[in-house]
Amino acid sequence: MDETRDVAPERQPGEGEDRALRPQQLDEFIGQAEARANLKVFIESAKMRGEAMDHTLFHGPPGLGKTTLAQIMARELGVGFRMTSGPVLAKAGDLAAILTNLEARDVLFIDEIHRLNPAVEEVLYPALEDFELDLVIGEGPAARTVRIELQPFTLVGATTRLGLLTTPLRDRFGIPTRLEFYTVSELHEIVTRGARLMGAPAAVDGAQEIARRARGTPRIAGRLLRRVVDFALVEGDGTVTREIADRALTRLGVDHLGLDGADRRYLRLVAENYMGGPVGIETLSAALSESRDALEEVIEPFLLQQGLIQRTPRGRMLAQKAWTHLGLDVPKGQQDFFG
Ligand SMILES: Nc1ncnc2c1ncn2[C@@H]1O[C@H](COP(=O)(O)OP(=O)(O)OP(=O)(O)O)[C@@H](O)[C@H]1O
Ligand SMILES: [Mg+2]
Repeated sequence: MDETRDVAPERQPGEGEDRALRPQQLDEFIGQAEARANLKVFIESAKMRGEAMDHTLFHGPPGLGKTTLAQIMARELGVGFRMTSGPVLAKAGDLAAILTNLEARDVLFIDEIHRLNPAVEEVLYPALEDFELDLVIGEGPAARTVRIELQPFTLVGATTRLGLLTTPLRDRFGIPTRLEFYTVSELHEIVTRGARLMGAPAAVDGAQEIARRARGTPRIAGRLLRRVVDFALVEGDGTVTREIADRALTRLGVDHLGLDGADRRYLRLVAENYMGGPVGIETLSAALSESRDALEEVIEPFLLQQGLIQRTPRGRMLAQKAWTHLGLDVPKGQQDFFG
């Protein structure tokens, strides 16, 4: 994927996640009302019982707040926070080293948990269920298994690809939580709060313009805000107005729906080369030189949520709204489809 996309929801190289902008408490966290309300109850209950909170899985597209919520959970529970990720845990021993160092009720956060090595995942099962580790020590005839008792802990897993999780792993999470794209009004609040923390005055309609074009994603809202503030300082009087925001975002190639060049390239390809589809994901991946994962994880979720494309058993199809957005007429064969 083009690393310089301003609306890429993934964290980009060299981009510090703004610590100052990251909400620290559940009450400061905007949006995800349902998930937040449930977490509040489960956190409170775990504290009353004095037990480790149940294992929790956050899933959903990049940049919606999975890591942020995991950190907030540990803080609200008043316990330690350890962070690692699926691809980093190469051997069973790597996981064992972390697990044996956890203190009672700590939160262990495993990012990209769908990318755990199967050998590591095997070790995780008894750890999650019985807080026990079965480790094989030595090799060959001298090998023996030792059982190690662990402190009770809470695993918080995060994934952008729920479908890639094995069923046994998935079933061990007592609290599976799906994060949704944010509404424009939630993003408006996030942008307003971000501007205040950055000390940049933002007009209501300026914040609104950024919110509308942030692809339902707080990470993108934060990034676009920083770019618009740059333009406001250099080309305006420092205030984030609607006009400055519009000019900056248009210059960055972010259109009125928040789509960028990569999104439009996807839509145009399906429209112009495949008459609007259906077209298979592998074909699209080859034609766009993007990995299938990148298309499925990053580009498509928002296009689907916006009703620009549809997934059918025979492949992807453009919806009426996409033709309109591209300024193209729906081809004759497709008109019946939309009735
Ligand atoms: N509800 C929110 N309010 C304000 N800012 C938020 C909110 N959720 C996320 N953010 C900000 O958005 C950015 C991305 O959040 P986070 O890193 O938690 O996303 P993620 O879901 O873990 O992404 P990834 O899948 O790429 O790991 C952070 O800078 C965070 O401060
Ligand atoms: Mg994350």
